[in-house]
Amino acid sequence: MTDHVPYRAGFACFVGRPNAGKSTLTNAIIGSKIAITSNRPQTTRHVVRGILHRPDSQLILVDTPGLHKPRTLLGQRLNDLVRATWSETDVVGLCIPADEKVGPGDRMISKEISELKGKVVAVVTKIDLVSKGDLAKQLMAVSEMAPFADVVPCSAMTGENVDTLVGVVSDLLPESPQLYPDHMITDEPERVMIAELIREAALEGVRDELPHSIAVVIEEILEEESEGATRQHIYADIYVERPSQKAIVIGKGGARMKQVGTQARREIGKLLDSRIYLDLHVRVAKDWQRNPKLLQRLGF
Ligand SMILES: Nc1nc2c(ncn2[C@@H]2O[C@H](COP(=O)(O)OP(=O)(O)OP(=O)(O)O)[C@@H](O)[C@H]2O)c(=O)[nH]1
Repeated sequence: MTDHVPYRAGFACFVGRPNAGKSTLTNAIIGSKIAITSNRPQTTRHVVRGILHRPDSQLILVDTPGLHKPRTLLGQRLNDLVRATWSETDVVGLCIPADEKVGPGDRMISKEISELKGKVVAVVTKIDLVSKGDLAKQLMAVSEMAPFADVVPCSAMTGENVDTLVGVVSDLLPESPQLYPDHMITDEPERVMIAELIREAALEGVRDELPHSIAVVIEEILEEESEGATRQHIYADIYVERPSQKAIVIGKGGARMKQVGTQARREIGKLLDSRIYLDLHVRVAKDWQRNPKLLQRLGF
């Protein structure tokens, strides 16, 4: 008899305190811009799945926002969403940055995930930022936190050891038939990805003024023929909470809005591999973060 390698498939997610590098790592693994990264905490709102196909496994990555102290209804819903995602995954990667001391936040998350059915791998992220000596110390400190299935250091920025991490996580997935068709890299509706690209463009440069007050809704996407080529005509609304925020987003004489449109169009064009015509409107929805009806309408 020949050695038979069982096919494995399942769900994995990266958790960890804000800014630990979860989104960047997810992107590095899937190799496409599916989640939003920023150097400010808590920008990942939607649960985005990326699917990594390998000859003997299929790894489905779920990207979650970080848990945080809920101050609004949106905050509470996000935390519920995070816990629901954690409880559905086969492997949870607890991300701990190499350049920051293990702290109470990491221990709190570690304790919470140790109660789930999924296996837990500690991922020491951003190893490009520290010396070998400091990395060794961090690996020791992390290993002492909990009995992890494995502890893997890597850098999503340089790609160092990311393949090893994928191998470790894939080997911990349950034996299972393929769960998604070949070639599919995400089952997130395109609309959500497009909305995120617009939101990211709208936040560019004004995150300090409007950290969590922007939401984007895609109203319509039409495929049009123009000069012999097809293009996607996208109608989207950018929601802010107050008229003063609307002024910030639009900028003097519409200058910022122009930049937002240009950046978003470029990114969406790459995503859809198509010519894009973008119709953006900025609307004020008062206190949308506290209004259940509006939250539902905005997709939360
Ligand atoms: N040098 C270095 N920086 C990294 C690496 N991974 C992520 N970063 C940076 O760390 C910051 C946070 O990364 P994210 O991937 O957005 O972190 P996150 O954990 O998803 O953050 P939240 O969405 O806030 O929970 C960004 O500025 C990244 O560019 C890495 O491997 N090396």
